[in-house]
Amino acid sequence: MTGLGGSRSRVSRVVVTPVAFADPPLLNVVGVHQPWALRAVVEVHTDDGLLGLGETYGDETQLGRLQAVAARLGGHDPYDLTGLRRLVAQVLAAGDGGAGMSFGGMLDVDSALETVYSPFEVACLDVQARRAGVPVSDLLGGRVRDRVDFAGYLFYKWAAHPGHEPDAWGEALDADGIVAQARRMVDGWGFTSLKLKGGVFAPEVECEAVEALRAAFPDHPLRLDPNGGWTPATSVKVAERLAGVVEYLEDPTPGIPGMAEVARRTDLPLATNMCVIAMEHLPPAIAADAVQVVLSDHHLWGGLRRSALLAGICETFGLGLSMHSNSHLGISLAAMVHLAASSENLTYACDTHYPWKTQDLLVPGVLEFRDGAVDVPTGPGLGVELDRDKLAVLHEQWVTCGVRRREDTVYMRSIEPGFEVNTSRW
Ligand SMILES: O=C([O-])C(=O)C[C@H](O)[C@@H](O)C(=O)[O-]
Ligand SMILES: [Mg+2]
Repeated sequence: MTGLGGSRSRVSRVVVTPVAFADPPLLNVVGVHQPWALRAVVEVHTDDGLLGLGETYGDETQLGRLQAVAARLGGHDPYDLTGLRRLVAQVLAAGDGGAGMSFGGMLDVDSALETVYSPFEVACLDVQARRAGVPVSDLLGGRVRDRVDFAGYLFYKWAAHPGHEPDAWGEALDADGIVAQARRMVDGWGFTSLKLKGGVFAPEVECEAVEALRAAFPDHPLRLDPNGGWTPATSVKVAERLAGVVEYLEDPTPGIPGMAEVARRTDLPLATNMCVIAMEHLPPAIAADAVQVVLSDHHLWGGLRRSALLAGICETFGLGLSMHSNSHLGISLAAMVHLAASSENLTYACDTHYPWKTQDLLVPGVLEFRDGAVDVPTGPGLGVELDRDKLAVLHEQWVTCGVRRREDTVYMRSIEPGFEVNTSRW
């Protein structure tokens, strides 16, 4: 590719750095978050002195695949994203085959292609945008909003990981605890929407917590997400109870057929980041009218451009669009903000785990939450810079923490040996 000044830009060096950051004991349908969340930071350097950043899951299988791709990227044209995707497919095929994997039992992908391609695509888009002196959102078609709304993401949680000091959030194991947590989220970050992670207690108990939230925050749109914790029949009962209280129910029951059965029996929109997480899931889900809102996620859907494609498909088929989040750091947040800024039909506030972390690896000053929203960076690229000292701290934590993959169920069973995964339990 001929760039500014007629020179060709080439990838000169790629660095993949595994990092770990402290994560509170957040409860979910498969168990509890471990004390450390893992991420991988991808740096794509070019021979004309640019640096592009990407961030993704840091489980060891994913890490090995990222490193295998990184080793082959030297000399690649950062504008050649088609070639990049082909290269990732080749590396995966020549390595361990690139079969799917489970991220902590919460998310299962059928193929590694999209998850491995994604951080390299984001880093190359960061390079392209820096070279052009424009924000990444311009490469995605231009921003349609200057600020991106996020939802406060509430979790049932313990006061502390066993053997650790209590975190600043305290315990939340009932409706009062959830309302207090929501108050802290709203006061601290200004969120104007709230999402409760369910699938931890019986549905009636979680409905009471949602109703307590409604009483405490009469104007906040609310959502409940039990990650497939209920049967279709229970999901219908919850939908009847929470009609007019929540804006949607997220993955009440597992699988497209189960979601379709629920959707036939309620007018409440059903959202998903579990049964539609790849392009090939869209035709059967749309044919069965199984979901009304898709949660996009550039880490899972193959980067920012394929997520923009997903937004177009949602628009075409009249589906709502929201955004999913796992535990993440600031590079991911920046990418999410640029994507959200350029997605015209993003009809709901995006999810984010960001308030749950106490450490990051960016030079501060951008991506600050005000009134529950983040200003879209207007500087070149993603608009964020790595703080090398902070990166070194998070990498050292990865070296010493001993966690190498997300295992919510294994960790939970080390504390409560009889724990059973709650999927379809109620
Ligand atoms: O369904 C969702 O929204 C998620 O998968 C978000 C996160 O995985 C969340 O449930 C978690 O980390 O426990
Ligand atoms: Mg969900």
